[in-house]
Amino acid sequence: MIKVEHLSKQFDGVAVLKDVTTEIKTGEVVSIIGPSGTGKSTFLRCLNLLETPSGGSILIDGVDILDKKTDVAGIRQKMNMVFQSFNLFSHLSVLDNLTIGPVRLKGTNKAAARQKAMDLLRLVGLAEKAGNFPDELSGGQKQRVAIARCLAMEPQIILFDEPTSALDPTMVSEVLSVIRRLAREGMTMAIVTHEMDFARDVSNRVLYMDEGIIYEEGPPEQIFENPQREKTRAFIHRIRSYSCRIASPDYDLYAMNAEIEAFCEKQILPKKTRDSLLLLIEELLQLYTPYLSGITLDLSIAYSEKSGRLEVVSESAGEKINPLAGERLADDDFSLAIIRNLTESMDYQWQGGKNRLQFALKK
Ligand SMILES: Nc1ncnc2c1ncn2[C@@H]1O[C@H](COP(=O)(O)OP(=O)(O)OP(=O)(O)O)[C@@H](O)[C@H]1O
Repeated sequence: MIKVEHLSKQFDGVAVLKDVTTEIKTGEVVSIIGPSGTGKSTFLRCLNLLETPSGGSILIDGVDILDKKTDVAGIRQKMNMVFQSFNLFSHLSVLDNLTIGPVRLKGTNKAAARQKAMDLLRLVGLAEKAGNFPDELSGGQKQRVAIARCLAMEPQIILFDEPTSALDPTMVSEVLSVIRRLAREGMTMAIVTHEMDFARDVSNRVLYMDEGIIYEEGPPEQIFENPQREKTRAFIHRIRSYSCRIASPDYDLYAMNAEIEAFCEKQILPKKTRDSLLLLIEELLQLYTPYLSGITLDLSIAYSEKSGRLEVVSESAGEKINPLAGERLADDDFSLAIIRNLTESMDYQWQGGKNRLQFALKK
């Protein structure tokens, strides 16, 4: 139905969409997820020409809508959009909000438009509010009216731009339930959302966007349970990380510890976890002491908000060194015993010319 090829968009010379290629088929529900500011809304707004793309093509049923002769109003009817901020006409009643489009833009007669509007208000559970004005409704009710108004134009696809972001948490589920119902009824939809559980169970396909490209796409089981690429994994598992480089034996241990403490505080980690982490790093560096004059050590800490897992990874290039098993290690090394006690797993690998040691802290 929609084929997007090499789509790009720049604002004042800054590339927000770099090279987006994808397809949305009839009946599909596609969720678009990713970190803030990566171009998700811009992508959606380009699809129905609220933004003019800088390059690439958008084909709808084989017709290139970037062609100058395109009927833009017609495109927006076909691909109607539901906005974060509802965009209802505040001076019109709920019913009139639903009929104005079909009457003015599609030439539907008033009685038929009212009939249809009432059916749609029933569908979203708001027939009772037909005579009210938008200001008399809650946020969740306004958004359900906005969805009904969108449906009144009989679009072939609905584009949802963060439909629940402006709502109180208590009102999110009433809006998501309506969207779920539309999905069950076979409506084609593209949904930019930060509601991960919703994206997982409503979509046929998920696009993970990062820095202006579709970094990974796949069925929800892949993206949410088994993401294939690193940034997707970090996003899905809400991994927060800290890293530093130790380039000589005279590194500033106090500054590094202070940064690690600040990182732990930001992640609201319990004091016990923070102390274990600091001890693990201290003992690890103790094992590395004999080597530090000849190597550069990259140390990183990754904390998954979702699973609560805390990992420490150290990497060094150059000669093959495993301080957990090196010749310079005494059999009963005290540091190694402490590290074993603090961790639930430790693993050494020699990968691409690099030594990589990975530890998972006990919970
Ligand atoms: N009209 C505009 N003029 C200039 N810059 C813009 C415009 N619209 C968006 N941007 C910039 O483009 C970038 C991407 O914005 P966009 O809203 O598409 O991101 P997003 O992934 O939807 O983010 P969020 O999840 O926070 O809504 C941002 O840096 C934003 O400031």
